[in-house]
Amino acid sequence: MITFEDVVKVYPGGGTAVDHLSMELPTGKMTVLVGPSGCGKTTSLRMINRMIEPTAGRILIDGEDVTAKNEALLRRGIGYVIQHAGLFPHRTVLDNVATVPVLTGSTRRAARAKALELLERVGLPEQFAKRYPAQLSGGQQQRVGVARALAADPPIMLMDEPFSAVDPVVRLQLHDEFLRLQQDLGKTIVMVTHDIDEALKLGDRVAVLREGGHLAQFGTPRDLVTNPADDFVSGFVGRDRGLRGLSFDSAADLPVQAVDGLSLDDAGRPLGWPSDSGLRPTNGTFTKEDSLRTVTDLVISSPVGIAVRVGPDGAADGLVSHHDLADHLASRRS
Ligand SMILES: Nc1ncnc2c1ncn2[C@@H]1O[C@H](COP(=O)(O)OP(=O)(O)OP(=O)(O)O)[C@@H](O)[C@H]1O
Repeated sequence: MITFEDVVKVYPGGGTAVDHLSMELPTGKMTVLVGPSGCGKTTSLRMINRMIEPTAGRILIDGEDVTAKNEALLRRGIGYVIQHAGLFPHRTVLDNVATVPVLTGSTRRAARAKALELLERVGLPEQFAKRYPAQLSGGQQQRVGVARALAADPPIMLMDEPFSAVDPVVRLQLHDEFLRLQQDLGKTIVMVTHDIDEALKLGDRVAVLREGGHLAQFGTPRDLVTNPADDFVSGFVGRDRGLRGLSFDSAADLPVQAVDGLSLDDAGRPLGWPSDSGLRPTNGTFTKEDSLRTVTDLVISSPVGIAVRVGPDGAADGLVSHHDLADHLASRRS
């Protein structure tokens, strides 16, 4: 666990960047620091690995004050990923990832084998290994940055706007890959972003900071959406809070109607809705594991206003209409 205990940072000649910040970031989870520009996110992040020293207060890792630790040893256990990846431009992708393990005592051969494995894990097959950073897209560079931070196998990773330099489509793809990776690795991650959507999607915990380095709220994404602490947080989380809240509710309890009127293949998988001009697409399907937000989206985008549920084998096993969904949402309120 990383504990912030009444941490203050005042820059010489500047104002208060972080103001009496106290929070506990759980081990093996991802905590996202989010807030408007200048609210102290990066300062808070960099105090964890002592790139910046607090003016007052303490930061503890598993109960031990970071200032009591040897700086080099401390940083060896903390990976650091920054915007634009910060790669060494004159080293190949492979050497970018293998550099730290070599510095910390791995043989060159072992470090390179590990680097190849990590590159594969972040979605970069072997043919990228010999390229130089300038020969990669922004999204590919970010992946190398993540692989490089993972190479030393640090229990903690600090990530400062790691996905902000890539376009929105690639960013969504990187998010999904990152969530899968984190599910396997279970690192303690602290990530900075100013994008609330990114924070709510990736964070197990989210710390919302406001101007002057004040903590406005610390909680799960669901806490922030369903129970914002004040107008600042609700304004920051956005006007579509109701819709966002549906992402946290499972479709498992949603009553469905029998499948009727839908054209199916021999295995019972949906082909489309018959109409005079041929089959109209279902525009996607959902399973019991999906959220009510997904179902709402399907109902809205379906050409017939009906979402199709499928089982694990892909066969259609239920239908949900506008009315069914509205009734279910209304019943949750009572
Ligand atoms: N070295 C410095 N000297 C003086 N003031 C600084 C220094 N670094 C940051 N600040 C100030 O401290 C405050 C917090 O900065 P910080 O970079 O932590 O914010 P941030 O939330 O990460 O911002 P952004 O989203 O724009 O990156 C800002 O007002 C900034 O101007």
